[in-house]
Amino acid sequence: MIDIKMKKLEGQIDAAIKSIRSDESVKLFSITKRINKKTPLQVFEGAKRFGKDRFYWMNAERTLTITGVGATITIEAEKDRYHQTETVWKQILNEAWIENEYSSIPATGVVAFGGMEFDPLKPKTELWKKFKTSQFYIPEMMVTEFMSDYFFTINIFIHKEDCPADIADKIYEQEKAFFFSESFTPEHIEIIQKEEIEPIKWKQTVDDATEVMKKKKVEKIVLARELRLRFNQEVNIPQVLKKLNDTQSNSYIFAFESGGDCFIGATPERLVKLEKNNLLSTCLAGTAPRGKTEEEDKQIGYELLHDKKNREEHEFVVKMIKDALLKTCTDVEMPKEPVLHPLKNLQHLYTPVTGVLSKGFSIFDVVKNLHPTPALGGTPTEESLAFIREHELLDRGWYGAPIGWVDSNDNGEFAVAIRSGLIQGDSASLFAGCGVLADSDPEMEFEETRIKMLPMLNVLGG
Ligand SMILES: C=C(O[C@@H]1C=C(C(=O)O)C=C[C@H]1O)C(=O)O
Ligand SMILES: [Mg+2]
Repeated sequence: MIDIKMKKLEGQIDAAIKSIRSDESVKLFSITKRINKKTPLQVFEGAKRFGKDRFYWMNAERTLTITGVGATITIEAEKDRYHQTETVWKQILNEAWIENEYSSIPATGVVAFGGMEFDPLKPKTELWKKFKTSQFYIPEMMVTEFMSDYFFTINIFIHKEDCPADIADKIYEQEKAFFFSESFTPEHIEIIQKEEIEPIKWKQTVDDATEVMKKKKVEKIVLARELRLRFNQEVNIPQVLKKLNDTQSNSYIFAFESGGDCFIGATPERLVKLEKNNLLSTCLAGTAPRGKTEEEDKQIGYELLHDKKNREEHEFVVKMIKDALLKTCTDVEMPKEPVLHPLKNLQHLYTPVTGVLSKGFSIFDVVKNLHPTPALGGTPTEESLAFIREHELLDRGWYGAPIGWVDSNDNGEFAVAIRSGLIQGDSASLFAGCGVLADSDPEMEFEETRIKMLPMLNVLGG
């Protein structure tokens, strides 16, 4: 049986090698197969021994999870990052040899997973030194779980002079090593140091922002801050992911490692989902806590739905997203009123948006037009960004920016990387922001950001 499969694989590799033109030296060979149940989380955990950067993604509906290890190709971009990334991505797909019988399943075959900085114009600090302006991995190995079916993809470079049997052996060995599993005993992690970064200055900045807005120059500015933690030992990333999976429903769970640092979180905010040309986006802004009883919870939710300040915060996002989508889509539709989006520690105002992506546009165009929405930047975009750039104490890095994936079959999804933290060995920085309007109260906004940090804080032993 194995022999037959190996022969088939050799044949595929042989055809791929023969297709390498004389002016090319290498070719990306990608092969996907169905496998028995092996959850992406197990794979992520087991892959630690390779010592390579990993990524993890679970969608909010819990229908799709992917994990990748290593990077056969890294796509990095500085200036004009959306366009550059898309150009390189398209070129890779054009030249790759892709064996994928399951191309109707999203996020199988050649997939690029990555993210980017919130604001490339803000000077970078030491904190984010391992993360690029924009960085996507086409992993060496990847597991996709879609509706309880499991798929395994290997991406490998082949050369004109390669022998098909050798490459087939290499793939076979790589797969065997990949699925060799070890079990890990859960570790008890404890916070030994906890530092709010400049809370007084932060509240002052909120005050300053309200002053600017009272003069009518700007209508909304989102301001974020940082909480720094030290632990008794190195943070175990798979354990954090598992706890996020278990506690944060209605959220995307993500992790992206770069040079050993890990950006991780559980965000409720979809930026865009694309299935062929069907597009889905989400307006999420306006926040209240959850109640302690069902009755209290309903009361708080009702008040949130009718609260003038929160409805305004939300409305800025709705208007901007609608305008941005109209540039690339037809049939843009959204309900007139938001609904509640309940999370473990918070509830938000939520308006879904659908549209049909017009020919000639890609998910990268949509992300470019959307980011940053007024849920993370403000209104108007340029003026609010300028204020954040000048006055916010934090280096946001990848916090608040798009994170997600694209596949070779016109599917992709990006979330807004909030409710997140950067883990560096035995320390972490958590981030949270809030929409400031002219009538904002700094103490209340501080409290809102405190609650927004709870999901990450709780899974980190706080
Ligand atoms: C900025 C964050 O969240 C954003 C701000 C919100 C608000 O101010 O009401 C709500 C959801 C998000 O759009 C964050 O969580 O860090
Ligand atoms: Mg708010």
